[in-house]
Amino acid sequence: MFRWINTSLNRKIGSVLVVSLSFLLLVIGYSIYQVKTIHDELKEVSQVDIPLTEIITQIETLQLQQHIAMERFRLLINHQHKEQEPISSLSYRNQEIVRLLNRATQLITTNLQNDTIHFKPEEYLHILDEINTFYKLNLTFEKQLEDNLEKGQLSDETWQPIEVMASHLDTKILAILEKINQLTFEATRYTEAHQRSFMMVETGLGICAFLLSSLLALYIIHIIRTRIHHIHQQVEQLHTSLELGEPIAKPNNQTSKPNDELGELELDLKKMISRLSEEMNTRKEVEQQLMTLATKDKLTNTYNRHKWSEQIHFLINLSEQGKSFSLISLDIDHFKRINDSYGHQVGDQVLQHLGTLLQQEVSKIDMVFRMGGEEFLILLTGQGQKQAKERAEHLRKQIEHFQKVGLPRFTASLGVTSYHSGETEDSLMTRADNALYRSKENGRNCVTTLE
Ligand SMILES: Nc1nc2c(ncn2[C@@H]2O[C@H](COP(=O)(O)OP(=O)(O)OP(=O)(O)O)[C@@H](O)[C@H]2O)c(=O)[nH]1
Repeated sequence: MFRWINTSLNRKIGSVLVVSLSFLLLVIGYSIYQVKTIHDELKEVSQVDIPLTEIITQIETLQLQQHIAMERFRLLINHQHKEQEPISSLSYRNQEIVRLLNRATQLITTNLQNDTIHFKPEEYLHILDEINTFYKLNLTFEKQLEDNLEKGQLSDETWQPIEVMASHLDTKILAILEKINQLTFEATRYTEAHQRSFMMVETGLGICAFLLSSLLALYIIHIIRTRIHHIHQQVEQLHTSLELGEPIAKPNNQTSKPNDELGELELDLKKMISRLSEEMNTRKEVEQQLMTLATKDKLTNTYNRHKWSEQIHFLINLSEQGKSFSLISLDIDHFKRINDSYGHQVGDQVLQHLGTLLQQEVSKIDMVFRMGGEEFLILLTGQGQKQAKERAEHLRKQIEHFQKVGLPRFTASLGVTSYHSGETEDSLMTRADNALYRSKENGRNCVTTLE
């Protein structure tokens, strides 16, 4: 069953058609067989029972006519009338009876030989025996009648045995007729019962075929709908991720071999989503790299001048809503000497380590910028002058005590100021520069605060 579910759609539909057609052929085959059986039974009735009944009825009629003729003949003789050719008239009817008896015998024998009689053939053999017996009895009767007529023995005494024999023959032919009627009646009832059961089985098979085909069709529709829904969900998910700009999850099972057209479609979709996911991720990485390149200083990994311009405008705008911020200006003392004494490369390493140190020592929301050379700016968001001064003093000490193998010790001078509501960037920068300048003037390695 599961293997069948996994086969291709064409094969699934083909299988349903094959099953339905097989069922239909079975029903048609069974119907043909049943119709043939009923036809054979009706043929038997029309070819054997009805003609036989007709023959026997004719015999019975002839016999009756024979008896009437006999009585009439006897009556006329007793009244001294002369009957015209009495014997030939009786013998003509007798020949007719014999002919009909032969026809009946031939009818039964031929049909038994041709295997036309299926319903109780042994009963027909029995009827054949009865006809034979009747035939013999009739011969004896006719002979005796002829003898009596020829000899003119028409007295009651001589006539009585003939009448007894005639009555016996009557009973015999009636019994045969009744037997045939009985058989015809039974055969008809048997055929009727056959027809009824045929109709019932036929209807049952038809309903079964219809239900089976419908169930299979519904089952296939259900499978197809479920899988299309699954594909639709994946497309929806992709659409939502693209709309929200969220990362696209890579689908699983991309290597499993598809079993049908829908499976192929699903696999193609998964591959497409996977490629899209990779492209989106690469794009995000490139965007990230571009963003870093645009906003960060390559040597120290602190923010650059470009980012400074963006951020200072943002904070000035934010301060209009009552958010304060402070600025620390920092410059390495006698950096030229470090370059000159240890080389430019060591000078670069000093700058790198200072950048790392500053970023470690400020809080997450504060930002460190390298404005050029050995000069740094630190933006302290939401902090006033007092906190900024403490932070600057802390940084100064950390720099003073910073040691690294292969690097010279160095110090830095710092200037601290806070943003005054409504002032420009230039005015803030000038104050920060002035504070730094004063620290340099005051002997370096110190912090100056300007209100
Ligand atoms: N290694 C290195 N040196 C740089 C870089 N940028 C600027 N400099 C050097 O930094 C030095 C700055 O020197 P000055 O402006 O004279 O200041 P200073 O020597 O630090 O003296 P004060 O600031 O007065 O204490 C110059 O010699 C520049 O060449 C850089 O990216 N790497």
